[in-house]
Amino acid sequence: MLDVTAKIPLKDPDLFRQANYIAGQWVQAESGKTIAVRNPATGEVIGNVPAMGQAETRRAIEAANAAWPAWRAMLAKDRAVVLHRLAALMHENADDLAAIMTAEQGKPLAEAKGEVVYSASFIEWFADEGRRVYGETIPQNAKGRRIIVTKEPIGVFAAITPWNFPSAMITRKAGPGWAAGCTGVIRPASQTPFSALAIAVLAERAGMPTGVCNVITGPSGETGKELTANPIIRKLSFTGSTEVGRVLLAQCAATIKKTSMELGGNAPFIVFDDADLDQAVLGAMASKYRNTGQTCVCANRILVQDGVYDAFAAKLKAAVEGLKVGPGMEPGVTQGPLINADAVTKVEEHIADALAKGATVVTGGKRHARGGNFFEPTVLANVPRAAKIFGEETFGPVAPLFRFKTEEEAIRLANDTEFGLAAYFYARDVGRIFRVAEGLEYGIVGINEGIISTAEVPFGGFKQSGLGREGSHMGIEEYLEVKYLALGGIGA
Ligand SMILES: NC(=O)c1ccc[n+]([C@@H]2O[C@H](COP(=O)([O-])OP(=O)(O)OC[C@H]3O[C@@H](n4cnc5c(N)ncnc54)[C@H](O)[C@@H]3O)[C@@H](O)[C@H]2O)c1
Ligand SMILES: O=C[C@H](O)CS(=O)(=O)O
Repeated sequence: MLDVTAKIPLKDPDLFRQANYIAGQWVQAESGKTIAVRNPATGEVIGNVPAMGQAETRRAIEAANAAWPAWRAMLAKDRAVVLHRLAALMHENADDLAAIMTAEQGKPLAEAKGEVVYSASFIEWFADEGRRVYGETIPQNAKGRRIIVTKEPIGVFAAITPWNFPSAMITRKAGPGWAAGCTGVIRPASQTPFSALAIAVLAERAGMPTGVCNVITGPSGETGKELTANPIIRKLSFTGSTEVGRVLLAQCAATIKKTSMELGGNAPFIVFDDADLDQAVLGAMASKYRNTGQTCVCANRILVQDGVYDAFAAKLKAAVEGLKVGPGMEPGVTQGPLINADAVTKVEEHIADALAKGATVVTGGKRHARGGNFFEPTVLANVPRAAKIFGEETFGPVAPLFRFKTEEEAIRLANDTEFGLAAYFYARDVGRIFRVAEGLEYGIVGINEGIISTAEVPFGGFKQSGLGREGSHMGIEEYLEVKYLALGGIGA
């Protein structure tokens, strides 16, 4: 065990757990094996987590199943009390939760704190949505009959989450699951397990009954196989790449699980001639460079209309050159490191490919002088449609500018991808705003807005960006079964 106090300054070091939480116990893997977790800013190991296998995953599932009857039998308002206590504890411990997140994920401390608040907002929102799981009555189709529709918790859920938002991607799943009366097993990414384990510590302190929340870490193959094959799991909620989502969907087919898939994106960010350019630059900065470009809804392709192309490029260059790259713990830093060396290589490859096909560097374009996983915030101009960056998610701090002439061309280019998560555009003309909004094949459209995520809205994608919605009143439906009661013998 590493002494965390030497690595991460925490007011409450007990929040940092190098163990898993199963059936209310903090445990190690039967094999004794562990996975080292590194700080992406320094490469140093900040701690180790158990490398659980199939047997321990099964134990976690069985613990959740054992806890289910009592949790579902609780009144929704009593579950809400526990969930609001959890959210309050997240707020009280936000400084520590943010420090843990920055240490394992790399994002600047202020952004990490923002994510903790955002993460708690899903618990708060769904605590109350759980009290509004309404059924319906349907006018009788025959004399003497009544038709009633109710909704029930689906059962035990599994949540498999990525490293880019180590806290919020968990609560966006577990929040509605717990509020609906389900119990679950959470399996966070191996790069960022400590934020998830800290949530389990707080859930325990909030009085969540044993077995309602289980958190396991371990190789994705072994844990994933059990979570997708075990018939006790009735719902899998996954956030991650489209490639892995496809594999998990296939694995879930054997036991016909309900699934939610929050997958990859390739967001277009369109700037029309009539846009407010200063606002468009602010929106592009927020959308593109948040989390160093490692966000599923990050602008991946910036499409700029001919008439404002040069002016927009100049303004964006100036804004990007104002970003400060460095370790997330350092004051004033706005761009942390990429998650690992592979991510840096991918960004480099996308830039090299674009340059080889005729693009030019406006600013940045290479590894940062700080070394390691740091990369210069980059803007590329004159990027051709044939560049890899047009078709693939870069997941890094690169803004490639593409030129277009007409509204039709912009919509066609924007939709020319198998992804359909988020899109953004800046325009003033009302007719254009409606035409473009309706023409975009995306689940989320930011219009004169670069930041679109909040607990109140339905978050999810069209096409190969996923299935289902998280957040809003729709998010809880993913954890419910619908039951129709045909009641006869009434008389009238
Ligand atoms: N749509 C959304 O809401 C959303 C949100 C965040 C991230 N993402 C996407 O996630 C990707 C980046 O995250 P990532 O690199 O962690 O994605 P990833 O698909 O590689 O991994 C996601 C999670 O799945 C696990 N995993 C990988 N293979 C598995 C398997 N065979 N069985 C079970 N689990 C497995 C990983 O360990 C991780 O916990 C990007 O494509 C991004 O767009 C989407
Ligand atoms: O990475 C994608 C996320 O969904 C992050 S956020 O919800 O937009 O903050």
